[in-house]
Amino acid sequence: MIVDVDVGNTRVKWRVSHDSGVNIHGVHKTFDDAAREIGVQGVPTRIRLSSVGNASVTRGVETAAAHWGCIVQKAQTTKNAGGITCGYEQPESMGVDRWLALIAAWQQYQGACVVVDAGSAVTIDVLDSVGQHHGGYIVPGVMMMRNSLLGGTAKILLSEGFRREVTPGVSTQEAVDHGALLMLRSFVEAVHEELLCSEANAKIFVTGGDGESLLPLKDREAVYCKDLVLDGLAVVFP
Ligand SMILES: Nc1ncnc2c1ncn2[C@@H]1O[C@H](COP(=O)(O)OP(=O)(O)OP(=O)(O)O)[C@@H](O)[C@H]1O
Ligand SMILES: CC(C)(CO)[C@@H](O)C(=O)NCCC(=O)O
Ligand SMILES: [K+]
Repeated sequence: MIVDVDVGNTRVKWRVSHDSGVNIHGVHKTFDDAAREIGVQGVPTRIRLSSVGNASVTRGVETAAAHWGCIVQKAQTTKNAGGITCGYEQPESMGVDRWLALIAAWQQYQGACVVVDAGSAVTIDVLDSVGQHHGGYIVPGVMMMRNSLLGGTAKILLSEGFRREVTPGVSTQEAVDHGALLMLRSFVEAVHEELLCSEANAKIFVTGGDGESLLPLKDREAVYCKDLVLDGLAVVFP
């Protein structure tokens, strides 16, 4: 049994792959909660880890691994992997979740693409048709935009939950929620439009907790993949 773990800034996502081929998925607030649930599945032989969270989470993963007697394979962003080349001047400073999502997209489609990860932050990375990464963008995610408006104004009051619409808002709630979504959708469309100038077949891959909310996009298709980061782990640590 192999455990894949994606530690983000809000949540821990994991997948257990049993030798039988059965996969179990989970999402938890902390790795300790995840570990309890994973333990129910059995004892892992190895853990493949992507973490952009703080170091204490990685220590938690190592402690659990020691308890299970298994190894931890911690992914890192490098200059080259899985057929692609990182565009960062210092590859190790690019979030490994972005890198793994790119690797997984490239494994599916060896062609030009933009890869969107809509989590606490939203990232968009650009790959050309030979697998060269041209860099990317980091912007606040839906929740972060919402929370910054709540924190920085007196008269914006919001309740939980948001609707996936982009029409002009006729209440404060709608104005904020629809605005965040429209900004993100337009942003993805703009990055894709730019890539289309040089790469006519450029595709769009979308992943992350808010990924489905970004769809549909105007005048273009996008492929939603539930777990690009976890899929990338399986490519770099076969
Ligand atoms: N049950 C949930 N709990 C928290 N967030 C959720 C939930 N369901 C959907 N979301 C959405 O998922 C987003 C977080 O996405 P995700 O879990 O991919 O983030 P993350 O991996 O922690 O973020 P990052 O990788 O950017 O640090 C939130 O903005 C929220 O809108
Ligand atoms: C941008 C996030 C927060 C997205 O999860 C993560 O990839 C990260 O912490 N990256 C480090 C900074 C960078 O990628 O340039
Ligand atoms: K993420």
